[in-house]
Amino acid sequence: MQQEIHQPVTFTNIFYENSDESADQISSLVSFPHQTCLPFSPVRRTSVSAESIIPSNLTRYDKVVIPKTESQTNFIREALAEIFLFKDLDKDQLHDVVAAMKECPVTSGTRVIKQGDDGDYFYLVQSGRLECHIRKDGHSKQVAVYGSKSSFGEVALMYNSPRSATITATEDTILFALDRTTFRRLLVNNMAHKRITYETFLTNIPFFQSLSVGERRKIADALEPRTFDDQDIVIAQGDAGDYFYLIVSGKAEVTNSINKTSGNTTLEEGQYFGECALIKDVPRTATVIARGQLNCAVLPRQGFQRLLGPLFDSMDGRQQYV
Ligand SMILES: Nc1ncnc2c1ncn2[C@@H]1O[C@@H]2COP(=O)(O)O[C@H]2[C@H]1O
Repeated sequence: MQQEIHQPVTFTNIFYENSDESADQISSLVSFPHQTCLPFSPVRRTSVSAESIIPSNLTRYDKVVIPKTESQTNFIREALAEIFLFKDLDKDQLHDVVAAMKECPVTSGTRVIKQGDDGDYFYLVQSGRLECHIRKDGHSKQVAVYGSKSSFGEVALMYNSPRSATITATEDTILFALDRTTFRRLLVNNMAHKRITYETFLTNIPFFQSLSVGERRKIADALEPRTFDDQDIVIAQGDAGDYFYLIVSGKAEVTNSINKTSGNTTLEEGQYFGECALIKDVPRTATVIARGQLNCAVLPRQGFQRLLGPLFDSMDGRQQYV
């Protein structure tokens, strides 16, 4: 019996394999193929042949909003938090994903996805059981079993490829389905959009201007968004250092309870903090608190050391706060 999986390995592998691709390759992810009707479809669609989403027209779309109960919303939020695919989405984007998900009950025996078809929905399992089979050289092999909080159907939507497997409910099952357009707008374009947004952002910060385009691109790909509300403690003095922070918008106040003579410092858009503990491998040397809503781009410790460590070493500690 296969183990239940929450995140198909396939996407994770493809995502990382593609993580070094050029901007041209990334933008090739954002055109649509033609699509035919499928045996199972939560809201039958006609055609996607006219669809074209590129970063420049991201603002022209109708948001899909499907009413749901509080417990459905909570379930989807909790499930998405465990799925790698959604980890780079900010609060607003996650809100849009949750709003667009549609509940789809299917009876045991329903074929939800057929290998070779075009993709129209991404699925999250609320309850029930499904089996995933891949047919190759005339033989069908079971490769996965999905249960509550599992997800599937992302590959065809991400890469405009045919469905890579057949997925059939083996119990009465409740799914949440996310339509292709919303999926691509929020997830695929997010990859291209994220790179462009962060590359532009980095180019405008003097500190990063000495880097090559390629170096800035690698940093842009590794950055992750983090949003903090007013008064949130972003970094607590004494904690272990895990992230480097760049302020995309908003303000943060740095306080050092040991060295009070240095007073508080307010950091703004384009400034950074959190580098000291990562460079010196020491606990956080100050506390950083959000003043109003604070949007940051963060680099995890490993990425920071690989991509920015040498740069900071050569700067001899120009800005050392936390
Ligand atoms: N080897 C596998 N292990 C787990 N899930 C898979 C495997 N191959 C395909 N899938 C899932 O099955 C889905 C079939 O539709 P997609 O190709 O859109 O996305 C696919 C993945 O979500």
